[in-house]
Amino acid sequence: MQDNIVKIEGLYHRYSKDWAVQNISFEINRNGIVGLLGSNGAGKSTTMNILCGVLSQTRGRVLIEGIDMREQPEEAKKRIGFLPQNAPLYLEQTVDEYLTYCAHLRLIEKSKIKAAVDTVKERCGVAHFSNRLIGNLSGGYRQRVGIAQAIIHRPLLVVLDEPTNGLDPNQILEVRQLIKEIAADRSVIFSSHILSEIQATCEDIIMIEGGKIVFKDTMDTFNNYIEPDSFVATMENPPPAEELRSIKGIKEVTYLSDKTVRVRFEVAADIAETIVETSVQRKWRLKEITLEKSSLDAIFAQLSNKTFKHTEQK
Ligand SMILES: Nc1ncnc2c1ncn2[C@@H]1O[C@H](COP(=O)(O)OP(=O)(O)OP(=O)(O)O)[C@@H](O)[C@H]1O
Repeated sequence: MQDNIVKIEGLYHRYSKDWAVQNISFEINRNGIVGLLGSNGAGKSTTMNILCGVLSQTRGRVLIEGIDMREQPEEAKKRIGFLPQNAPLYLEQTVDEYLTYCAHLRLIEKSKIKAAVDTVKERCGVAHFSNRLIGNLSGGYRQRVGIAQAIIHRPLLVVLDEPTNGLDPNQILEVRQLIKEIAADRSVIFSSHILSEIQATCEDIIMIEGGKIVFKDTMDTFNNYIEPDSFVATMENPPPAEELRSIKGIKEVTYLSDKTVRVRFEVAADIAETIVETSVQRKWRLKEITLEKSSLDAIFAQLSNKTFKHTEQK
């Protein structure tokens, strides 16, 4: 039987008195992107640092392709590429110098280093900046170099801790695309505190809060499981906010423009149908209505209400 790419069993960690993570267990068995979603302080970096052998857990096991990170750290680490939250870049080195240095650190044979550096530069779209100092690159290109160092030794698992944090919207799209490309032939774990970021990038999701896993499944299951609690509607002839607010089940009404409104409602309310019917009766001339999923806090509350049954069944 083939080993899992990653198997984490009953991971606990405390820095001092309090547990930073508790009873974290999951497996990854295929290529593609797994999103690790959680708010600030949820335990994402702690989990990733332990997974990559940068931090030693208080309790539990990390196996990479069946190799125990504690017992054989060198062998396990060969299989992992890591881009921590603060990318380990040397700003005073050129892209070539830095990636060559990383190739040495990764114990790539001397005769193969140049080819390895050229390959990752091409793959990550930084070849035209080979001789540029990293300190003179934009945030998006620095992240590309960070990703290049993480894949230079062709690991089967790449761990990226909030790789799109601090980037502008265009850079985010480009880095997301790059991550999708590198996940075609390996497994990637990608953390973020932004739900839309995980939804746009990942096939599977692990949600962590207060150091514990509160959900793990495919992104599709997550999207079906979490019920919408707001919608954005565009109307030719929209009513005043008070009129919408008076409809049973509606909690909050915010006009985004003259004709477009965001409405938050009670999850149980069958609100979309009510709005469509009322719009016809009152001639609001509804053009478009899009249901939205909640903020991370609201999702966490929804999951708490469901007493994490889903996770427990897994
Ligand atoms: N070096 C440390 N010493 C003590 N406590 C720490 C340390 N690093 C993290 N913690 C605590 O452990 C918990 C988990 O932190 P962690 O950094 O893993 O969360 P995170 O989900 O990655 O959050 P962020 O996105 O803000 O980095 C938090 O309560 C945090 O304050």
